[in-house]
Amino acid sequence: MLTVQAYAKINLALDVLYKRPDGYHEVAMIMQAVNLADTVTLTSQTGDITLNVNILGLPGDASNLAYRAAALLQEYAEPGQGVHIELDKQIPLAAGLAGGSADAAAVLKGLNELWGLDLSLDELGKLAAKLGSDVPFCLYNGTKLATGRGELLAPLPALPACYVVLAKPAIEVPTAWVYRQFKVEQAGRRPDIAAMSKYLAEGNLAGVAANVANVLESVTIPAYPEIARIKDHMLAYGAMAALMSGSGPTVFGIVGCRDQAEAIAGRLRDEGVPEVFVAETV
Ligand SMILES: C[C@](O)(CO)[C@H](O)COP(=O)(O)OP(=O)(O)OC[C@H]1O[C@@H](n2ccc(N)nc2=O)[C@H](O)[C@@H]1O
Ligand SMILES: Nc1ncnc2c1ncn2[C@@H]1O[C@H](COP(=O)(O)OP(=O)(O)OP(=O)(O)O)[C@@H](O)[C@H]1O
Repeated sequence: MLTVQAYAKINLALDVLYKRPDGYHEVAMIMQAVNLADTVTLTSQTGDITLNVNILGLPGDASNLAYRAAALLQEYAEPGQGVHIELDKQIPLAAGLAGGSADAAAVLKGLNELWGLDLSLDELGKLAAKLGSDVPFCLYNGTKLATGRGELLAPLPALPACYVVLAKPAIEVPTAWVYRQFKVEQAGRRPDIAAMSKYLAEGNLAGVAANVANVLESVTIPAYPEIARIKDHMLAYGAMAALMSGSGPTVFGIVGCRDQAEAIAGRLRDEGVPEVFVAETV
């Protein structure tokens, strides 16, 4: 039996450059792993892949990304090798936090070890990209520049120590819908990836905070103004920065100390935001 933590991500910067002939969008993103995590427990068994999830609304069948990751890796295993997967979900669904991608990456990493497959991280990265654009990042975690459709990763200096308040309103946003609606000419403020990389290299948290930007806000926020309200409140309560993560709807706030992060989280909960977490970077 093996237990793996599957960490959520936030996008400190998200720029969309153009739509590609294959239907995906070329992106440039700065991604950061945070310690809000699902717990994935893998138990080797003969034959089948079986999956049990601790919440309603997420099937344990072949539509689950964790199941699909195991099925992909089965092609490299001894015939008859199966696994039982227990998913303890803590990351909200369809939230912009890559919860499903994180589970898939955790299964790839864990089964590689449990089944003794000896695939390199690079080989796992190629399989990860088949499962989804965010899955390769979830294998590596840390702070990364992601390009291509999100699967090409380059290391960046770690985000200076800070706390991240995550607030998800009661909305689920399908990523494909957001990309479909996106128009470059309506993107609004675009992130300056070079400036943010420089601030990361300097360990300048204030510089990073001043430069967070996500062009997908131009689609999701007009459809769900609640996101703008949460951002405004996070800033009013003292966050150094507040931004929508990924395709939304979760808003993250960057905060220097734990007491202040807990205070901001408490006020958002009091206002009725249903899912609020305080996390640290991974
Ligand atoms: C919004 C982000 O989470 C930011 O990190 C990612 O860009 C999305 O990553 P993801 O959920 O792993 O996305 P995928 O599962 O690969 O794709 C879901 C859908 O989003 C759209 N999609 C995704 C990534 C990308 N670079 N361009 C796209 O147009 C495609 O329509 C695709 O069918
Ligand atoms: N293990 C899983 N955990 C969560 N969602 C899953 C999983 N497997 C499949 N899904 C499907 O994927 C959809 C979106 O999943 P996820 O929670 O990863 O979205 P997200 O947080 O918006 O991710 P991203 O930031 O990568 O777009 C869910 O609505 C669900 O139907």
